Amino acid sequence: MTAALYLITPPKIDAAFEDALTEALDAGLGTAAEVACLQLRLKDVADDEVLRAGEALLPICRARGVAFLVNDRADLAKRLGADGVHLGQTDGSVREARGLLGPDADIGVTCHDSYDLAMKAGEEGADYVAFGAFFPTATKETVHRPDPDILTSWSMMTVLPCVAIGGITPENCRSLARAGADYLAVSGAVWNHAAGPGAAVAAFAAALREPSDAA
Ligand SMILES: Cc1ncc(COP(=O)(O)OP(=O)(O)O)c(N)n1
Ligand SMILES: Cc1nc(C(=O)O)sc1CCOP(=O)(O)O
Ligand SMILES: [Mg+2]
Repeated sequence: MTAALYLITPPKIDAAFEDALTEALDAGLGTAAEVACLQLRLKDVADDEVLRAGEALLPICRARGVAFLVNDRADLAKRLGADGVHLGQTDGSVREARGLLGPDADIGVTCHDSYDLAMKAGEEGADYVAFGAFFPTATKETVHRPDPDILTSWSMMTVLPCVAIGGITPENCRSLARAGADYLAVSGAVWNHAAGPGAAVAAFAAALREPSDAA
């Protein structure tokens, strides 16, 4: 059972977020909750705001070997020199994004609770598929509620990595990692944690640690 964290930025970002991000990424280093990726997800804001945030956050990720992806917009990912883009079902095609970002870009696709959408994304050349929302979340209105079994059947049938998303916390993450999630995409449980983002990532690490990892 191994699953890395895929952090998603909070809906609003201010200057203090740079320290919060640094704290979260550093807390994961060398633990069972290594942060593999950050997705810049700012909805309903001007492009300039996304670009400014990206310019501030990308170097923090780069310095730690953490992939930096932009939500929704392959064109902004390109302008930022990001590592990739996450596309929803109405955010454009993998083919277009690939054409813009090149063969090495990480392109992920939202597949809700649908194995068929995931197969289609894989055939189109996605680098990962995302299933969710597994649990209730205050971050976004969701309508799909997959069963964790979809992670198991997906990982048994394909080698394409799968991401689990939606209301994931240190308390509920183990079931998804056990079911086969390669990445756990998390926003609220890290940025809204009462003891701060570093403590949140440490709590994920404790939850994901195998009993045999204990010294
Ligand atoms: C890793 C990951 N999975 C799913 C989503 C949701 O994408 P989408 O359906 O396009 O919804 P918005 O996030 O754009 O509101 C995601 N962003 N990241
Ligand atoms: C952005 C997003 N997409 C989802 C989906 O189901 O496609 S759930 C979600 C919110 C993720 O944030 P949190 O960890 O706070 O629940
Ligand atoms: Mg989207």
